[in-house]
Order: sequence, then C-alpha cells, then structure tokens
Amino acid sequence: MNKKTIKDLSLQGKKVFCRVDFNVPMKDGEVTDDTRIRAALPTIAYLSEQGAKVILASHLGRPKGQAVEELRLDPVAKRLSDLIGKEVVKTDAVYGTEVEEAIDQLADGDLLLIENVRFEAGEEKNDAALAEAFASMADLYVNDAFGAAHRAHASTAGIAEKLPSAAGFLMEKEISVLGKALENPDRPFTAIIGGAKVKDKIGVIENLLDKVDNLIVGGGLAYTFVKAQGHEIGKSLLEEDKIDLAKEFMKKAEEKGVNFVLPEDVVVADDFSEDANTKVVPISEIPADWEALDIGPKTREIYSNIVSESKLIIWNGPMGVFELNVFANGTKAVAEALASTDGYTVIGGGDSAAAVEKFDLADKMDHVSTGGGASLEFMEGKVLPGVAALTDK
Ligand SMILES: Nc1ncnc2c1ncn2[C@@H]1O[C@H](COP(=O)(O)OP(=O)(O)O)[C@@H](O)[C@H]1O
Ligand SMILES: O=C(OP(=O)(O)O)[C@H](O)COP(=O)(O)O
Repeated sequence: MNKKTIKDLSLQGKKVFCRVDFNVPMKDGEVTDDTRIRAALPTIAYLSEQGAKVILASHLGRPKGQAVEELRLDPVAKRLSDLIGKEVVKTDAVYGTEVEEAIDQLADGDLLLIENVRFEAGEEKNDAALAEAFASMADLYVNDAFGAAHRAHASTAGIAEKLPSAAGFLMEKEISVLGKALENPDRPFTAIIGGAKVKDKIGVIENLLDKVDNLIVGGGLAYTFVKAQGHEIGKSLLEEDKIDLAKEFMKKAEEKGVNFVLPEDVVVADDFSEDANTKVVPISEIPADWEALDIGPKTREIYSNIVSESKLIIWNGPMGVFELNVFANGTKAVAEALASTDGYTVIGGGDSAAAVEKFDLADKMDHVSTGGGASLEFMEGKVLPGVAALTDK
C-alpha cells in the first residue's frame, strides 16, 4: 500500500480524529457482536499509548441525516471501554460546543467517541463544511474503518483531504491481505462465490476470472449459470436478463483456462421453509415445481477437494440458504474445508463471515474481513475512496 500508516505519524500530544467502523449488530441497547470493535483495538490502543488525544468517530446503521435514539453510540462506547480497559468519553453531539469542550478536557492518551456521524445529513453527502468541522477538531486523521472504505463520506474521505492522514492497522491489514491475494497470489488460487444475486457479484466474477485458477460458484446465483448451461432449474433463483452474461463468463473462463465449477447435485425443496419436503437430485433433474436451496453431497465433496488442493482461497457468499438449518450443509462443508486446508484462507466479509461465526470456525481462518461491501468492491478491482483519500507515502 502506497499510503502512510499510523507508524509514519508522530503522535505524542496530538489530537487524532480516528474513523472506525463500529457499525455493529445491536439488540435492546446491547452490542450483540463486537468483532468490529475488537478489530479496531490495536489502532486505538497504539494511538493512546503513543500519547495521542484520540477522537473516535463511526456510523451506526442508516439514520439518514437525523438523530435516531436506537442508533446512538453509547452501548458501543461502553463495550469499547470494557474491551480496552480505559474510560471512553462519549458525546451526544457529532460536533459543536459540547464536542469542543470534551476535547479540551482530554489528556494525552485519553479516548473520546463522538455521536453517530450519520445523524448529520452532510456525512453521506461528503459535505465540505462537515468535513471541515471534523478536521478542525484534530491535528491528524487516521482511517481504520475498512468496512466503510467504499463510501466517500465526510468522515471517510472529505476530512482526509484536510489533514495529514494515514491508515490504521486494521485498514492496512485488510488492504495488504486482499491486495496480495489479487496481485500476487499463491497458486492454485481458488475463489468461491455464492449468495443470492448475480447482479451484485458480476464485477467480482469478471475481475476474478483474470486471476484465479478455480472459480467455484454456489448459492442462489449459481442457478442462472446452470440455466445458461441448458438445464431446467424449476423455481430456483434466476436472473433471466443475466443468462447471456453467464454464458459469456463461462466462455471467457474456458478461453482463459480457468476451471469454472458449478453444482453437480443440489438439495431441492417444495417450499422455502425449514419444514419443506426436500430431496437431493442431480443438477439436470431439478423438478419443475421445486427450488434448489443448497448444494448436494457430491458437490460438497468436489468443492471441498478443490479447497484442500489450493494454496489460496477467497470465499464470498453462502452456498445455500444457510440461515435455515436444513439448507446449511453446503455452506458448512465449505467453511469446514477452509478451516482444515493448509492453504491461506480469506473470508470476504458479509454473510460468509457470519457463516463462519455461526459454525464457530472464524478463528480457523487466516483472515476474516470486517467489510462486506468494501471487500466486494475491492475484489471487483475498484478504488476505495476511503483509502484513495489518505496521504501518499
Ligand atoms: N439457493 C439459494 N436460493 C435462494 N437464496 C439463497 C440460495 N443460496 C443462498 N441464498 C441466500 O443468499 C443470501 C446472501 O446473499 P448475498 O447478500 O448476495 O450474499 P453476501 O451477503 O455474502 O454478499 C443469504 O441470505 C442466503 O440465504
Ligand atoms: O456494515 C457495513 O457494510 P457491510 O455489511 O457491507 O460490511 C459498513 O459499516 C458500511 O455500512 P453502509 O453499507 O451502511 O455504508
């Protein structure tokens, strides 16, 4: 990465505005998954230990420019304080007199969390005045919010133009792991793409076709490809207007010598529910009134074997409707194959990260990205505005 990192900054006594992604799941005013908070701890602890006055900022949810009581960051401040073992001052305002006074009270090493930045309409508009308000709070800017790096917002991009700025440790790690995978992969390099919508993953599939040895497709988006192969898919997910593109991708894979892998058998159901009737059928025999909701046992084995023979595996998107236990076996088998392979495993955020958590396998992966949308855009080869805006080395 050709951007400055916090190691390049002299921090003693400086006010540092640090953008983090504390957009965490909450229920009844409690944080239910603190993965993203824990992921930012190395940066926050380092800033504090180096004697900076740390002003933390994050969004939570999508309040659309107004204060929403359930989206205040107080539970997050509390959890951060528990995890880091230090007081975290929390303001109810995003900027203005209350925040200025709180900053004036900070001693070197102290931590402050301002209110949810998306309570301000200017945040998502990357409004120059709001970016200026953020910049005026601090001497330096650090971005550790990889999960929001695909957003060009006031606290992720605008402020970076106005202060000396650098990437935090999490941002640096995410970019270097994903970047190395795409630029200089160990081979065989396998990508596993699943999830629901072809249109959301077109860019990723297209970009990966130039890089991988094996491209495994599963999940709901596989059936548009299966249809493009000439099979009937019953009531399985189909994006009719993407069939031609699916054909084009498979042709391109063949030309490039990429092994394009689709399900050979599937679990079909007569209803989208936990207690539906289900059966395993070969891919060419999906009954007209049934829907394929998971990959079958033969496919699980094929996918797992490819994983075990790969040196680098990137996974994004579940293989089936893993939220329902009867259709979770394909996703679980892939997660287990990744957990036991000697290859380097990268989980591209979102539902795949949720799945490895659900199966209690997260600590068996080499890297679980904290960004869903951000890692997808990165894998599409797009420039992330939150990274681009940082000061060059
Ligand atoms: N065969 C399938 N039919 C319908 N939905 C599926 C199928 N396989 C997976 N899904 C659904 O896809 C959803 C995830 O899709 P998507 O949002 O594209 O993935 P991600 O969040 O990983 O990017 C999950 O909720 C899952 O239930
Ligand atoms: O949770 C997030 O996105 P993700 O679920 O795609 O990783 C990020 O915090 C970005 O949030 P946003 O999609 O509301 O901009």
